[in-house]
Amino acid sequence: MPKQLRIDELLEWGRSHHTILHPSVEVYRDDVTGLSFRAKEDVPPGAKLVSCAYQTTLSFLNAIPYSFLFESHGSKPFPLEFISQLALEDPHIIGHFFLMQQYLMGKRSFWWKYIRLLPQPDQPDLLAIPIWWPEADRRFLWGTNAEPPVEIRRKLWMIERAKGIKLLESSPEHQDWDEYTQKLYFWAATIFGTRSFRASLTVPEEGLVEQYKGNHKAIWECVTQDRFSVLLPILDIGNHDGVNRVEWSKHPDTGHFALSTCKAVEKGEQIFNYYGDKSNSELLVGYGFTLDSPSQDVVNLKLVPSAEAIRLRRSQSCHNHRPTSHPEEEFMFGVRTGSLVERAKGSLGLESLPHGLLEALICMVANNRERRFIEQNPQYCLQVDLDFDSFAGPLYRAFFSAIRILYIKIRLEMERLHDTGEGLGSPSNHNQTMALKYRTQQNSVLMKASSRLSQILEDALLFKSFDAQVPETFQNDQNFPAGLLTLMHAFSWLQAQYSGVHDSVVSIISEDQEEDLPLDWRLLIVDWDNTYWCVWIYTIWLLWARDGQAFQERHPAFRTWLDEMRMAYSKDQQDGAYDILHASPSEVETINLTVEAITNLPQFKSARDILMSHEKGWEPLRNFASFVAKEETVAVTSGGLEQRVLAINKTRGP
Ligand SMILES: C[S@@+](CC[C@H](N)C(=O)[O-])C[C@H]1O[C@@H](n2cnc3c(N)ncnc32)[C@H](O)[C@@H]1O
Repeated sequence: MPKQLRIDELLEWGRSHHTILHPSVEVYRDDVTGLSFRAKEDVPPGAKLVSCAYQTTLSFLNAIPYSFLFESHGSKPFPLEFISQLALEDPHIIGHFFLMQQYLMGKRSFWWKYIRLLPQPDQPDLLAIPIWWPEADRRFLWGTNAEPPVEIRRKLWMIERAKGIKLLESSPEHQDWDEYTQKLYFWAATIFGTRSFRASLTVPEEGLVEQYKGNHKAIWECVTQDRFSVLLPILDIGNHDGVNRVEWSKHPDTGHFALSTCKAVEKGEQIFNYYGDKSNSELLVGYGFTLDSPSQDVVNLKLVPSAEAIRLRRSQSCHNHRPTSHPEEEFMFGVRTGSLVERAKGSLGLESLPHGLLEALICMVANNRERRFIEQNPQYCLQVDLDFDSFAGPLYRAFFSAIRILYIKIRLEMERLHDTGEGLGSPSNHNQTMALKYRTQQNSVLMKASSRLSQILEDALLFKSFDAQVPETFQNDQNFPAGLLTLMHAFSWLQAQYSGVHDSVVSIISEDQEEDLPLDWRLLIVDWDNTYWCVWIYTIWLLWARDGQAFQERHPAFRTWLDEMRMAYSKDQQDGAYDILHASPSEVETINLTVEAITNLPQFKSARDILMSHEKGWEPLRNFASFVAKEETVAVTSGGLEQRVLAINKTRGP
């Protein structure tokens, strides 16, 4: 039978059961979107495109007894055990079995004229979603966000069918249970997955209360919790183009669910439904197509925080996780293309990072000082105004660390995409072409995010001094409040400010390391970055002890950080943090030797006297310096070198 005749018969069947298409709307077959709505005449805003009568809908509700509004239309009832075991927790499985039953009934089914126009179980191309793709096509999705959900779905659907079959096969009236094949279950689940509507949006409470007598409360709970969904024949022909111009409404008085347009539609245009704000990953996995819109390109990143980090994150008031809903989503974040490149002045260009991603990372990397701050300030939320002040906030170090980890994570994702994409060759069909495009889109989201993140780190690394240096790229933004100091820059600063002390310290290092002067920091940082941070911090504190007030006045911005360190770690001091040296065993000798030689320099006579008045001499200060070096540095890779750099904040003072 020609397709158009089948469409006409479907519409006629709908009409005879009060499912009505607007007179200015027609159903046609589009090459790309399949069955579609089109305006035959201009359609005014507010017009009801389709009014779907509840009596033509198909769902779990049709399979349970004692219903008038949602009838079974003469279908053989499923065994009582089958219904009672599945109805409360898994009503959607009953819905899938009911659709299979209608398919198996063929022409005898009330819904036959609807079912025969759906993509059929032997039409994988029309079923479209990747679960139906041949292995060679699915190979094109390896390493992408679309790969895991396809596999999860396959396993879930197999389990669901097995659950239903187990209850069916024990019933003497259902010896035909083996006709409910795995393939047919996948078909029914696909039909529901690609075209059903959530029960809470469609089913009116009035309809149930009357019909289901004593059971209505339990069933209404299934509706409100969306434990099943509903097929709406004819209304489900609407396709999706990512633009919301429609409204859905329940009309219990007339027994209809309506799809209306909010905007006028011109004659000849396709009329779209709206499936929600879905990313291309969701559209591809759930519906078998993607949209050509960068705003739909989202890459999901999953974090795996420790139990302590989860506790910390949950203590923040800006964490809006609802414990019962989708636990796996709590630390899953969608990175978008957004405006990563065209950033507004003063903005960090990170607006397209989803809310909570940086906060969660910060909770994962927080040091003692930062953890205490987060616990004492649960309302503090970095990402509300993600701008230059974020640098100046108390979490500046964790912020840099979070940016660095995010950068690494994104690079790893890119590598995975690249590695899994190797050897794919040219696409040879529609699925492969779409998957390849999707891969490219995912890569482009990751690339934009990674280049912005690396730019932030590079800019932060331009921080060379505590004394009013503004990196070139931040010139227009004034007041660069915090940055990442490399060991080389730290020693250059010492040379510029205290050349005598600098020369003495580097000659001690040069002698110990048997390295010529001037020291090549690119070599030294490979193994000794922590050691020399400890040495540098120790030296700075000696200078402060020696010069007192004059030191603070000479370096007002630097003083902010010195005071902050001293105050922040008084709690750790009480906890014994300065009783030990925080360094690896291989560093101990070098640290001790260098620190002792520096303490004995003639320039530090007055400071030495202060230190030596303490029973443990220079040890507590050495331990403090090693603690700050451990807690306040961040690992970065720049110019091909990985090194620990010191996060410094120069604007917030006590
Ligand atoms: C609710 S049904 C819409 C009716 C469907 N076109 C049909 O032929 O039966 C959803 C399916 O329509 C197709 N579809 C919807 N919007 C599309 C789009 N923008 N591009 C390509 N296919 C689309 C996909 O196959 C999707 O799984």
